[in-house]
Amino acid sequence: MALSHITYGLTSLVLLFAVYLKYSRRSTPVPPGPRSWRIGGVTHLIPKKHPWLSYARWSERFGPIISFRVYNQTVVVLNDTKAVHELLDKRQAFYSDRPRSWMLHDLCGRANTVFNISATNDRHRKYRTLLRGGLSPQATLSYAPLLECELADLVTRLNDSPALYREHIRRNAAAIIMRVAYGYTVAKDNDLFVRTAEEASQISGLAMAPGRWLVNYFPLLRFVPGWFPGAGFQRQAAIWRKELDKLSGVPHQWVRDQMAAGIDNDCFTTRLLKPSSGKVASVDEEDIIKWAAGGLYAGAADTTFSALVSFILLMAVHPDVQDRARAEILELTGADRLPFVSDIPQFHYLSAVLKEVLRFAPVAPLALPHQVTQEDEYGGYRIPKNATVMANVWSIMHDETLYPDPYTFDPSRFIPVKSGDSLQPDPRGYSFGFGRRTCPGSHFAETSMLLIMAGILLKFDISSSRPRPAIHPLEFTSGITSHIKPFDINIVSRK
Ligand code: HEM
Repeated sequence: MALSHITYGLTSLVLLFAVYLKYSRRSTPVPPGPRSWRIGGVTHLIPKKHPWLSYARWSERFGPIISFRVYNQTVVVLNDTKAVHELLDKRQAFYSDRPRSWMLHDLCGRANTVFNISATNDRHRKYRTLLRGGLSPQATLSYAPLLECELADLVTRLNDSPALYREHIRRNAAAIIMRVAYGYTVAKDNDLFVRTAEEASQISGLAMAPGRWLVNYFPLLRFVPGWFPGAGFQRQAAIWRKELDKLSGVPHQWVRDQMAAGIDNDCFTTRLLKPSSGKVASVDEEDIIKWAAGGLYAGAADTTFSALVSFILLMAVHPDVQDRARAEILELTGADRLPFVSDIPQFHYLSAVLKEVLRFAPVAPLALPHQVTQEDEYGGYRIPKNATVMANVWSIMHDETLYPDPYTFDPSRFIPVKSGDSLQPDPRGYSFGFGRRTCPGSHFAETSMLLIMAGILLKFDISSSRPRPAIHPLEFTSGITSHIKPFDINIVSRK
């Protein structure tokens, strides 16, 4: 009897303590932010363009970590490096999921893409292993002939029609990644595979557009049948799902057909489908390979295009930087040959130019959203389970405590004058994302961009009548990726 009283007492104590813990955590506030409307949250306050600038302004008022609600979804934006590293890097075990878009992931059947896959799904680990191996420094070196050949093609095109530089850069980015992923050579114009990949990314963008689909915020709506009045989203999703299913199989099937005919080219997909070990991929393994390769175009095309367009425009208004970088390249290669991938480790100044391009004009100003899978606390704030967590990369890159005079384009930030000089933080630690979602293509991206930058500077003079920019002079495009908005420039061949 006495024992049962003690057991009863202890159980009650444990229960009381659990309730205390639960409610004391609840009383910890979420990070501050703008006032929400009861139903829509702050949907009305988030501008369609350049949301990172609004978040930066809000953070001046509320502090480096802000939060707000979009319908029933809590969004936390981290505007400083400390919070970003503490949460997205150090606590990556539970900050590496993706927010679920019920419209795209479920109704359109895209939950398995490299970008969307949940970090708790074993496929995520498998994709990352394949991508890390397939884009490693060693693998990147094996693609050197391909990169050099595409550089020669780009130089020819720029010679023929320099005013079309953006079209040429876009084509070059697509051509490189299609060859790497599938061993496929892009046709001259209007290529089927490129059109296919662009269409898929367009549909994904529409299906994920913030605030557009109520089903993303009220997932029970996904059970409403398509014939029900007002269920237009179900009908739209059915159309997109069919389209996306068709699109994602096209290039993989092409590689399979090439292999069957014995005319396949060495690439990411064939290296995995017929590895040197001779082991044949199972049906499940082949499905993983197909989706991993499918992530390459989506990861590479827009990002490298954006960085290179910003680079060209910045060179046009910074002739001094252009001259110094060119002198470094010329010293190594001379004027008669194009640069090789093997030259890249010697391009110290050019490498600082690339870092400064990535800092000055962040390619992905908000990186990609993460989701936290358990409730957490940081800096006296509660981060609720399933909150969307974003890093404001733009804010970090323009933080004057890290980068003095942040609106000045100055690659020498990253060049030590004498040994032991402390340099400003390497922007690559932020531009390529965080934790278990860090960009697996960062090394490949850097190599291919440095080669193209060197080739362009060696063969062309870039100029503009626009004066060297003062504070806040350049405008940026808005989207998941961003680049400097084009202005009039001249690209002239160096004879
Ligand atoms: C300037 C060039 C590039 C930049 C700035 C960039 C940046 C990023 C960023 C910010 C992310 C999201 C990371 C996160 O969620 O924390 C990402 C993811 C990714 N990137 Fe890149 N990227 C670039 C080039 C490339 C290239 C060339 C490839 C492939 C060859 C690639 C493949 C990927 C893939 C597959 C992911 C998805 C990773 C995942 O969700 O697990 N990227 N990249």
